[in-house]
Amino acid sequence: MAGVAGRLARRWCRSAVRSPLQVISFPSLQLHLSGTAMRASQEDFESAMNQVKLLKKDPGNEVKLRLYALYKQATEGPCNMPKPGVFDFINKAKWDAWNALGSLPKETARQNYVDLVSSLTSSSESSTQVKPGADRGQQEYENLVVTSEDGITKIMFNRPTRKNAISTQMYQEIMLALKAASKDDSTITVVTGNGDYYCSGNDLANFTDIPPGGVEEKAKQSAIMLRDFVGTFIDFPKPLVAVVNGPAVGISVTILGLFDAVYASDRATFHTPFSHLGLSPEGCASYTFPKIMGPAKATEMLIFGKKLTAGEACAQGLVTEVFPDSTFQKEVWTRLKAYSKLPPNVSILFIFLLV
Ligand SMILES: CCC/C=C/C(=O)SCCNC(=O)CCNC(=O)[C@H](O)C(C)(C)COP(=O)([O-])OP(=O)([O-])OC[C@H]1O[C@@H](n2cnc3c(N)ncnc32)[C@H](O)[C@@H]1OP(=O)([O-])[O-]
Repeated sequence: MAGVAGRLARRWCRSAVRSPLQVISFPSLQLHLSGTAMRASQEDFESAMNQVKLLKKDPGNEVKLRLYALYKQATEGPCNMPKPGVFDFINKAKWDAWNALGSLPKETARQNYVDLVSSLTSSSESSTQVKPGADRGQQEYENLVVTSEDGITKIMFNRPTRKNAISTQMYQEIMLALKAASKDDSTITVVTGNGDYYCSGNDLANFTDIPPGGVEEKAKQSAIMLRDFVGTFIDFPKPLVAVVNGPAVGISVTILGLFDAVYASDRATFHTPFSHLGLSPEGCASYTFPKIMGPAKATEMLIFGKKLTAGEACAQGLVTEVFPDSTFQKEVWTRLKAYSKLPPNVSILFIFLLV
């Protein structure tokens, strides 16, 4: 992981390594320890803050953010900070967590903080009995809607409030959905997005969600996940079609080079801001894009981050056809339904004829 995101992640991680809980025990936490006297549960609150520092096991960033938010709410009341920008990953995550508490009263926040710490202490005491992570329901996805009809399996990204950004869990779900689609009765598999975006690429929170093993462990895990994710597209055995209903960013664009057809609304744009983020292009794009559009155009997109309109992407061969947004869904699905009726095993016939 390099560049801005990498540096931020490294910073976040370094502090976490020094003291696993430093990330949430921001300086303000220590400063407030001896702050204004609070009533009845102030002692419990302070004791809980001390227990947090003594926890042996890192409770993970989600819990740390919750602790941070409850601490801020308990000591300062509702979120009173200006919202950080989208690329200020760490402060944005902290702001989101605090702001999500709305007008929760200070006393309740204090109590919730104490309860949360108490649950962490008891769970760390019985930490040898970790539940096996087998509670994922079959064919149930939190971030996708998967349907199958008329010979078409549709995999729809379903995080519209995040512009369908791909979280770590969503990467896993997409792989599972593709593997299931590869074996079902459908002829064609379609990937599309719910809402106004097709997909805003890698969820920026993935960059800051550092596991206990630190940034090196994170890099290792990400590389394995990315290899498996891209491999699932490379090995997909049926015609794979992208129905790009709106703007596409990052990995959702690069991976298009591995699709068999790409239909786009005229509202769609195609943006790979890797250099801006200090990342390198993934999804085989450094191989597929020069083949699709020639090296010069690929350079403009992948290295200089030029955002293409749907028309430009079509002219450069990345997109098969562009449709007016008002008729996009109707036209594309009519066409796909017709294609799905083609004999799926036609290639076998060709092989016989050629032999
Ligand atoms: C390892 C694999 C390597 C992969 C590399 C890549 O894919 S590189 C490419 C990586 N991707 C990028 O660099 C894209 C970063 N995102 C953007 O540049 C802009 O959000 C936008 C242009 C997509 C939409 O602008 P807009 O003004 O129309 O809308 P808005 O900004 O108000 O967004 C609405 C809400 O969605 C949220 N959200 C959106 N995207 C993401 C995301 N990826 N993640 C998380 N959250 C995201 C956003 O924070 C906001 O939440 P809030 O505040 O309501 O809680």
